[in-house]
Amino acid sequence: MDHNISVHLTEEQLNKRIAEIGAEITKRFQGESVYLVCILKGSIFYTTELAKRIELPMNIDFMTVSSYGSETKSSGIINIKKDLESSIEGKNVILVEDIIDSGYTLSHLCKLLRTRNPKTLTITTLLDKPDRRVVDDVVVDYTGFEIPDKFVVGFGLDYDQRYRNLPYIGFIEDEV
Ligand SMILES: O=P(O)(O)OC[C@H]1O[C@H](OP(=O)(O)OP(=O)(O)O)[C@H](O)[C@@H]1O
Ligand code: HPA
Repeated sequence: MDHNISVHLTEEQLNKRIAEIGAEITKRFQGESVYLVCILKGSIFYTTELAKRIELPMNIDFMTVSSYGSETKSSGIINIKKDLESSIEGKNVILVEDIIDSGYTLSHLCKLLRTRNPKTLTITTLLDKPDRRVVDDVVVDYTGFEIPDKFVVGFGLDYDQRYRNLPYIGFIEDEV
C-alpha cells in the first residue's frame, strides 16, 4: 500500500540546520576528538551529513536498537541488536538520534552509555516530537527541529521499513 506524503522539511532546510549543529559541535570540542554513535537504522542519514560538518578528529561507531517493529507507537521495550565495537571510556561521545518521540530509546541508551564512563556524553537529535514524550529524563544538547505529533518518514526514518531513502522529511497523510 502506498501513502500520500507531504513534505515538511526540505533537503535544503535539513542540511542548513545540520551544518549549524556541526559548526557548534566543532566549536565546543575544539582541540579534542569526538566519538560519534549512530543509532541504526534511522540515524544513518543524519549521522553522515553531520559527520561531514564536524571539523574534528572523529571515530564513528554504530548501535542497532529497536522498539517500534511495524507499529507507529513505541513498545517501550528497547532491544540492543548490535553494540558498539570499541570502548567509549574517556571519550567525548556524541549520541546521534534521528528522532525523539516517547523518549524511551534515548533514556535507555543514555543510562547504558553512562555506565561505560565516557569523558562527556552529548546528545543530538534531528527531530523532536515534544508532545509525545513519556520519559523525559535526558537533556538534549542539539535539536534540529521540533515537529508536531504526526508520523514522519524520510531522511532515514521509516514506516514499516519503507521511505527511509526520501531526501526530505514528510508527514504520512493517508493511504492511497
Ligand atoms: O523516543 P522513542 O519513542 O523511543 O522513539 C525514537 C526511536 O524510534 C526510532 O527507532 P526504531 O526503533 O523505529 O528503529 P529504526 O531506527 O531502525 O527505524 C528512532 O530511530 C528512534 O531511535
Ligand atoms: O514519526 C516517526 N517516524 C518514524 N519513526 C519513528 N520513530 C519514532 N517516531 C517516528
